[in-house]
Amino acid sequence: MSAETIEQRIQRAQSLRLKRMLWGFANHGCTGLAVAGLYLGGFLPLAPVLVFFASSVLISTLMVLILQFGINLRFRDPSMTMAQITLPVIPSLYVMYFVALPQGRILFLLLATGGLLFGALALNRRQMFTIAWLFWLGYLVLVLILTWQAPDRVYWPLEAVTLFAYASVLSILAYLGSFISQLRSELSMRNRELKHANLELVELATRDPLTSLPNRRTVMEQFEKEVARSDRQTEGTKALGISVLDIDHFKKINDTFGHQAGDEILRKVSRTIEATIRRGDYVGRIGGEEFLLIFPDTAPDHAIPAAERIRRAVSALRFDELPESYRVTVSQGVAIHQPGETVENNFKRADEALYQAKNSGRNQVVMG
Ligand SMILES: Nc1nc2c(ncn2[C@@H]2O[C@H](COP(=O)(O)OP(=O)(O)OP(=O)(O)O)[C@@H](O)[C@H]2O)c(=O)[nH]1
Repeated sequence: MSAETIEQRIQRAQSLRLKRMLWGFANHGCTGLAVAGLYLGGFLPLAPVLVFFASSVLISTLMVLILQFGINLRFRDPSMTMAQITLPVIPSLYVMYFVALPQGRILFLLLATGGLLFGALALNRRQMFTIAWLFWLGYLVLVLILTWQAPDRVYWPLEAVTLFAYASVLSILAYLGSFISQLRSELSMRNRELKHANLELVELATRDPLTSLPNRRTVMEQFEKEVARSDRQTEGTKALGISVLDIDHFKKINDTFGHQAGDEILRKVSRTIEATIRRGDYVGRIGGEEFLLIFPDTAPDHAIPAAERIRRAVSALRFDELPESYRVTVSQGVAIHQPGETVENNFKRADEALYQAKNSGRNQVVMG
């Protein structure tokens, strides 16, 4: 599975935000229907209804444009949750001022409260309660203004009970919403930890911990894949070459300079092989001081020079752990894959060539 690029991840997050925004608009659309209903019932004059719809469309368009142009990505909360919940309430509060019946206003309270639930997707407890209290204060201010300017439309005993009930409902919703929000963020944190742990497990299962090279199982799997690929390519002059590489007299190095020095040499030789092979070539550690190199799509007479390059690079290395004049050398057995040959046989030929290289004095490459 190919990893998602940052660009794709941003795109996915933006389309999710747009989807949520549309849900928010749908919620606001219900308020629009209620406003239309009140107008048709004769409880609202036309002018504020038009202002309500015009300002709602303006706010929605503005939000969509901010999202479409990616301006939201500069904000601390790119989902603009606070703005999305609070802004649509402004036209509602405005139109509520003109509703003739006090009961008509209660309808708006219900619909605005629905919007608060979107906070469960992103807001923390403090933010949820801030919005809840803003809603409540907004309604209180509206009733106070009405008391001052149109007292015939306010019946305070009913408003007092409404304000109390509204405060209770908002508090419960803010509490439950922030609880859900917290659960969501804990869940996404656990998911991130799980992903990280999975990556570590894959690393442990496929890499050799000392050299960080692919381990025996991984490099052998790669070898099998390359053999299958090479067998599929019946035409052409390129072939699959492998080299089994072994550090010479490694036991002596360990015994003379210590195991830690041996480990350091294994690491440095690994880095050198990695740096010397071509892009597309592959190396893994298959045993103590033994490595398998895979040269896919290589002209048969290029496999030996490729192995030789590595031999020379290792023999030129200097190690802090060893005396200045001490040279670490490697022997290699190279084999070119024959069409239809099994993986085992191909490997055996390379291994036998390595044996010959050791017997012929080491520090050399032998073709099997
Ligand atoms: N430091 C270190 N030594 C290792 C590790 N794995 C295997 N060895 C040692 O590598 C040595 C391999 O020794 P031999 O198989 O006799 O091979 P050699 O001494 O290199 O001799 P030739 O291959 O014939 O040149 C052993 O002493 C192992 O203990 C490792 O991870 N770290």
